[in-house]
Parts: sequence; structure tokens; C-alpha cells
Amino acid sequence: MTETPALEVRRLTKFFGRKPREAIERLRAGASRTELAPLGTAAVIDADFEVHRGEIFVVMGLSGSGKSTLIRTLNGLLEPSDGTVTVMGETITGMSRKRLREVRRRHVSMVFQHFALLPHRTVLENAAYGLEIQGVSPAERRARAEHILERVGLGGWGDKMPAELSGGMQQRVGLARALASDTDILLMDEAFSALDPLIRKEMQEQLVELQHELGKTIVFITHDLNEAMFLGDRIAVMRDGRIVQLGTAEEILTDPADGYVAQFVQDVDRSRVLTAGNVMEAPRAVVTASAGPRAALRSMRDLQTSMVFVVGSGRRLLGVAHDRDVLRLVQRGERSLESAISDDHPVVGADEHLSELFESAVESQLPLAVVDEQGRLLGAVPRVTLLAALGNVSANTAEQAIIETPATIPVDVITATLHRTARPDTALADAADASAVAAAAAEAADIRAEALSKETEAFSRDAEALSRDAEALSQETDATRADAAGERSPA
Ligand SMILES: Nc1ncnc2c1ncn2[C@@H]1O[C@H](COP(=O)(O)OP(=O)(O)OP(=O)(O)O)[C@@H](O)[C@H]1O
Repeated sequence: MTETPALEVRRLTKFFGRKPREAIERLRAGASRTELAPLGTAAVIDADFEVHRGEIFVVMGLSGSGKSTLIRTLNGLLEPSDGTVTVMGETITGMSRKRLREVRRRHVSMVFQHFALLPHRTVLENAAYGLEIQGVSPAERRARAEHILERVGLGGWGDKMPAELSGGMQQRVGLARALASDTDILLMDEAFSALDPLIRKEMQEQLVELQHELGKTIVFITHDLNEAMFLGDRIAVMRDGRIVQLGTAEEILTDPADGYVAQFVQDVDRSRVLTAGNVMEAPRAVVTASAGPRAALRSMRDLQTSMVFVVGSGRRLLGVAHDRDVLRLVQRGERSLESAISDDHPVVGADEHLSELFESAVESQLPLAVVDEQGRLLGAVPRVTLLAALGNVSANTAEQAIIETPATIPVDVITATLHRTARPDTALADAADASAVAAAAAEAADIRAEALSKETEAFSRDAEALSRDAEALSQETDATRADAAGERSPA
């Protein structure tokens, strides 16, 4: 059974003005927002989406695009003109005020742009305010508020008054108040917009951390694209009351729904949004260590690259091997690749943002190896791909990536060396190596060649069968002709 979403918004329209029904009908028939201006403002038009439990869902758009109106319908502060809102499985549209208050108390709290703290109460009392409204006992609310103040980095500030705190700290109190109520959903309306850029960044990072720890569902409104991209698991882009695109930061960046969104995302800091996992490619040259030097050299020759990734069992990354070192091993007739494996190359995690990869990319000429927590090789980020991703030049980088570590030894030299050093026993070993290489590199040429040769075999079997059929047919024809001739000729 699938979990009910935290929020479900179905065909929601909010019209401020006269004759809302007429306005909605005209909107559905294709009238524009401007055409309806004489009647009023269509603040939100046909919004239809779900917010999953535990995600940070960002609503982004320019001023006047309808973000605040939308968020206010989510906790019932505004009643939709049409459509419905369902909170944790309960449809709040049309609900009595009393029940609505109950749903809000249990499920939804809000963090405001200008903090909305009570100036004559202490930080602790402000943090405990939601609990007070819920009727929680003074001792318990004190304990819970203290705990949550600690969590947001304000331990020891409980006795201060809000005015004694900086803006960033005041918003931490706002956040603490919302978190102390322990509702499932936090609505945050431009919650960090009033803060200095550095504090704002800090708060964004802390919010992501808190979300991971506490698993809250967060709807976050912002007109700042970088903030949206950094925070949002998914982002709804609004324009003139409509959601024009809903997707992950990566989808919006790399595949904007229309020219408006494309222009909007043009200046975004991609390095803070895209991760190594987003831009990595299948590593081109991979061999298992057990495959040995000859297999590694053959693989590099076939792919015309100067390096291969070497993996151990379970695809665990051991390092890289360079063509010159491997050639030397082959010349010496060595059977182990080990002494050619070097760990002097950049390794990054799939979740690392591109902004964190620059240092590694600058330090080394090699593609960055992307590994999971167990150190297994997931992919590679060639430096050219890194640059292309930042400049949003995604097309055809794979082609360029192949030649990023071009072979330093001519193909015929390698072929001649392999040939010259081949002995009857190495030929057998080579066969074993070849299958190890094929297993390690899914797209290896060996596999393609094998598939092709199988296909060719199948074709030639078909051709044989066909020619047998044709022969049988012609024999039959001959026999029929002979019969016919026999019948005609007088006995
Ligand atoms: N109570 C209201 N009565 C009439 N019109 C309203 C009301 N609230 C909002 N609007 C109009 O609805 C449209 C959307 O406003 P809304 O505040 O939702 O946008 P926003 O994207 O949140 O913008 P901002 O970032 O400036 O708050 C605007 O044209 C606004 O003037």
C-alpha cells in the first residue's frame, strides 16, 4: 500500500474578486489572467500536485506569481475558489473552522519571513508558544522548547528577549517554535529572505540537516532560485498563477519546460545544485585486477585511452593503471597488475556537489572516480564533463570524454608488444583475462564483438537453412518436371 502524501492539491484555483465562478469558467475556457483583470486577480490557477512525506518541496516564482496565496490555502488560511487541499489524508476544503484548527494544530506549523516573535516574551517562551496553545503543561513545554532550542543552535539563549538577538538568531527561534509543536508539515514563507546572505546560507544548510534528522515535510516558498535549487527535493516553478514546471533541481536545470524557465535558470549557480552523481558517466575503461596486465593493455588499446580504472571484487575501486606502466609489465612478462595500480587520482562521493569537486579536478588530469559508501566504482566525471555541466553544455560531452586521457603509446606498438610477448600459456591466460575484462566493462568491445559474431553465426545458420530449402525446392521442381515429361511422353 502506498503512503498517503503529506499534502494533496487538486485543481486548485484561487480568484480574488467578483464572480469567481464566471472567472474560473473563463479561465478553463482559455482566458488569460489579464483578460480577467476587470473582475479581479486569478492568484492561483489549476494547481495540481502532491507533496510526499519527508520531502522539501519548494514553490518558486517571481513576486506576484501566486506563491503566498498557494501556501495559505495549504493550511486553510485561505479557502480555494475551486479545487481541494488534503492534509495527511484529511480534506480540509469545506471543513468546519473547529476541525480545521484541530488539523492545523496536529499537522501544520508555519515559519514566517519576519519571524513573528512575541516581543515581550523570552526566547524560551516564544519557542514554547505553539505548545502553550496546544495546552501542554508548563514543565513539559519548557523541556521540549529547551531541547529544540539546543537543536537549532540556541542552547543557553532561552532567557534572552528577541530584540537582543540578531536576525538570523530570531529566525532560529521562529524555526524552533515551529519544530517544538512537532507537526508533520512545516510551511515556510520566504523564511530566510530577510537574512544576510552568509547567515542565509548557514540557515539553508541547517534546515537541510534538521530535515534529515527529523524527517519533516517542508513546503518552502522563495523567489530566490539558488535557494530553491539548494533546498528543494522538488521545485514547483510558478508564473502568473500557474505551475509551469514541477521537477527536481537537476530536471529544471537541464530540461527547462519552456523559454521562461530556461531564462529563469540561466544564472543559477549550477555547482551548488548538481552533484557528481548527476553528471557522472559510465567509466569507459575498467578492468578487474585479476585480469592482469595484458587484458588491461588490450582494453586501453581498444579504447585508445592512457588509463584504466582497476577494480577488485564487488567492483571496489583499487586505483588506476597507466598505459606506460602496464606496457612495461607486459614487456617483462609479469602476470600481476598490482605494481601498476596507483591510487594517485581523485575519488569523490556521488552526493558531492560540483562546487566541491573543483579542487580535485584541478589537482589531477584524470577523470574523477565516483564511488559509493562501500568504495565501489559507480562512474567517472571527466574534467570536460565537469566544465560542460557548469556551463550547461550537456550535449556530446561523452564523445569528448573518451579522448580526455588519450593513449600515449601508438596502437601498433601495443599490438606488436602483445603479439611478441604472447606464449602458448599466455594465450590461454589471455583468454581468461578477456572474459574478466568483459565482465568488468559492460560496454567493452569484446562483448560487442561476441554479440556480433553470434549474430553473424545466426545469420549464416539461417542462410544455410534457406539454401537447403531452396535446394529441396529445386529438386522437387525437377521431379515434378520429370513427372510431367514422363506423363506427356508416350509409353
Ligand atoms: N487578498 C488579496 N486580494 C486581492 N488580490 C490579492 C490578494 N492576495 C494576493 N493577491 C494578488 O494575487 C497575486 C498573487 O499574489 P501572491 O502574494 O500570492 O504572490 P507571491 O508570488 O507570493 O508574491 P510575493 O513574493 O510578492 O508575495 C498578486 O497579483 C496579488 O496582488
